[in-house]
Amino acid sequence: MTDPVPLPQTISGLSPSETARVLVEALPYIRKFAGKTVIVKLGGNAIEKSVDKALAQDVLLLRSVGVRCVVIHGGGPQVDRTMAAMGKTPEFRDGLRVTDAETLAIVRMVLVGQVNRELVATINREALDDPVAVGVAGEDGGLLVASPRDPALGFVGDVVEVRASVLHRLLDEGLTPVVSTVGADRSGQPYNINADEAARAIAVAMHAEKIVYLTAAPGLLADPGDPASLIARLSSAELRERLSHPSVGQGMIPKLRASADAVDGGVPTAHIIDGRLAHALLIELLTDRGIGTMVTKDAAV
Ligand SMILES: Nc1ncnc2c1ncn2[C@@H]1O[C@H](COP(=O)(O)OP(=O)(O)O)[C@@H](O)[C@H]1O
Ligand SMILES: CC(=O)N[C@@H](CCC(=O)OP(=O)(O)O)C(=O)O
Repeated sequence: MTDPVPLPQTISGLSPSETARVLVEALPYIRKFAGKTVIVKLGGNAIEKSVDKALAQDVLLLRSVGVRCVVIHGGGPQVDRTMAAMGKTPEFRDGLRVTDAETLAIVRMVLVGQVNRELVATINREALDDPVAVGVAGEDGGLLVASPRDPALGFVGDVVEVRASVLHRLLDEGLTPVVSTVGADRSGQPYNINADEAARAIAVAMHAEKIVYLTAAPGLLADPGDPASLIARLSSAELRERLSHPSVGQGMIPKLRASADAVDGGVPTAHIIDGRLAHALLIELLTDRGIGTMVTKDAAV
């Protein structure tokens, strides 16, 4: 009798039995999330610092096990750079960009024309012969209906309606929507919408199982200078209390408020995780190792 072919000793640094354990560990999570909607919001900073290819692979893997993933992206730093190149100085109030007509044109050009295109292309490159990613702007199909927030902010919009069927129909066809958050009012006037808020509105309207914010930090830190001070879990009420805490800086505020609003709006959990970490999304969804900050309706027991 000939000896069996020897198994390789390691696969990607794991032994065959460890690799099998990781796959088996994923099974209950795959069962839990198959057929459910998961909203993935990519912050502009995370996009610049993350491993794009790994993220595209995560989204495609989740899709292939039946998770209905919707990708929503920001692009604040990318807009800032284009404004600077055009000689305009970005101005923010409470974390929102003051958006005059010229700024609105730049936001639309950068978010819809550049950031969205690049994400769609990255996912479709990884998808090989099944290019499933489809770019959608909030203006398309009436997806994000907006109304002006405050005259002092110009063309900044609040989401007043989400036409969730636009996204459900794409998902039903096996496609993966990649959404940029320029919406429009009922007359067709475009508005610049904060991407954290838009993701929250979409998650609530789609009855999502989870919303995951991928950002350029390990999660919510009690001390922003100390990565070890991660707050792993808190309730939406505890999160709201933290909003005015001096340790919470500008970029985090819309994300925290949107996470609390999503959970209070019926999304079971919101997560703020490190988008710079390769495969952060898969680790969060399909393994026993929760990462980052998890927000739930009730306090941790
Ligand atoms: N308490 C805090 N914990 C973690 N990060 C914080 C905190 N306060 C401020 N930040 C900063 O907020 C940033 C997230 O905001 P921002 O970059 O605008 O988000 P995004 O581009 O993902 O929407 C983090 O990268 C971090 O530098
Ligand atoms: C009104 C408003 O502020 N809109 C944001 C939209 C992009 C965004 O939210 O990008 P991040 O997720 O990278 O922050 C902006 O113009 O920067």
